[in-house]
Amino acid sequence: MSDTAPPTPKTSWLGRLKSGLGLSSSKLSENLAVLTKRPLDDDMLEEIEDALIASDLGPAMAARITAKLAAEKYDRQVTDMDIKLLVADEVEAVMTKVARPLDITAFPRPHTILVVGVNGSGKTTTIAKLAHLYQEQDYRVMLAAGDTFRAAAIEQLKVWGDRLNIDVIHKDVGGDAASLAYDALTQAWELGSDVLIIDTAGRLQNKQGLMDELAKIKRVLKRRMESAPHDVLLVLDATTGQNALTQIDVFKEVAGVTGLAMTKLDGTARGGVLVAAAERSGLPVHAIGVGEKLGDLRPFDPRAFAEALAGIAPTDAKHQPPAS
Ligand SMILES: Nc1nc2c(ncn2[C@@H]2O[C@H](COP(=O)(O)OP(=O)(O)OP(=O)(O)O)[C@@H](O)[C@H]2O)c(=O)[nH]1
Repeated sequence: MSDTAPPTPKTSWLGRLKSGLGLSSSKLSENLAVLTKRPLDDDMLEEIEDALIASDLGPAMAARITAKLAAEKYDRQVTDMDIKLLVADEVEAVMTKVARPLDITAFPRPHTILVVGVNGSGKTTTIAKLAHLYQEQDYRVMLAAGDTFRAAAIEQLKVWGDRLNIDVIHKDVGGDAASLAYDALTQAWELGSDVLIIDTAGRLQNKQGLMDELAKIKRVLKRRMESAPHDVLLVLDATTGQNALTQIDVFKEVAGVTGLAMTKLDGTARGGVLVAAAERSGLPVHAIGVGEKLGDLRPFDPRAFAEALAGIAPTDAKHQPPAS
């Protein structure tokens, strides 16, 4: 991520989403293109189901789409577009249930968001993008560099804080993450911040250590403010494909995740994994990342995502995401 240029106008959001998910939609197109052009029969249904599974959409969704196709088109000619339209509708139906922007409007404030995820998943970048989004909405934002294990993680957040002109509460490497979180919440409260976003370490190698640390952070935050943390946001990297599903299971257990953000949907053909992740976990999807720039994170819009993933043209301008 490299700039702090003003956000790209909202009119181009659909275009960026489409080009971001281009790799995923071309993979689906390729998988479907090999299907024989003949009336729909059992063999072809099986091939279609395999093609959908190969697109990371998950077995449950693949089975549902094929069942619908069988009900509507058995013995009749089907085109790639018939299947893509069904994929888009089915993806939209699943994702509508889970699409929910983070609601930071409630009191008491500061609304405290604990951000968790494995190293490299895009946590720091997502924190900067969220901070920028809230700044645009005139919220006062504070950040806390809670990955106290790695100097680079602290530095990276400080760099973002400087660029965005946002206070970043930090300690030296090796400092206690829970006491940092407590200090940050105290300062955010005293300074009248609306939102506090806390970064955390993502060392999955030491699951017990990670669990203890995250539990302690949550405990001390509660001591300062009973309702905090208000959200525990898990950041997932779409390029890890099905591994993202395992990460959800682990972080649900160690951190009590309340919602998901998925990054790097622009750099992978595995965008379908967000659908499998949402369907399997039932967790709300708060945002997706389709690039490294500050404006490349938006509240999740199910129809726009479904169309971009299926590789069909947006049907209607009203499918722009809410400006919220
Ligand atoms: N293409 C693309 N790159 C992204 C996106 N989100 C983050 N990145 C990049 O992914 C890399 C890792 O992101 P970070 O934000 O540093 O990830 P992190 O989880 O904080 O990683 P650590 O600092 O190692 O803990 C960086 O080079 C980011 O610019 C995205 O949506 N799309």
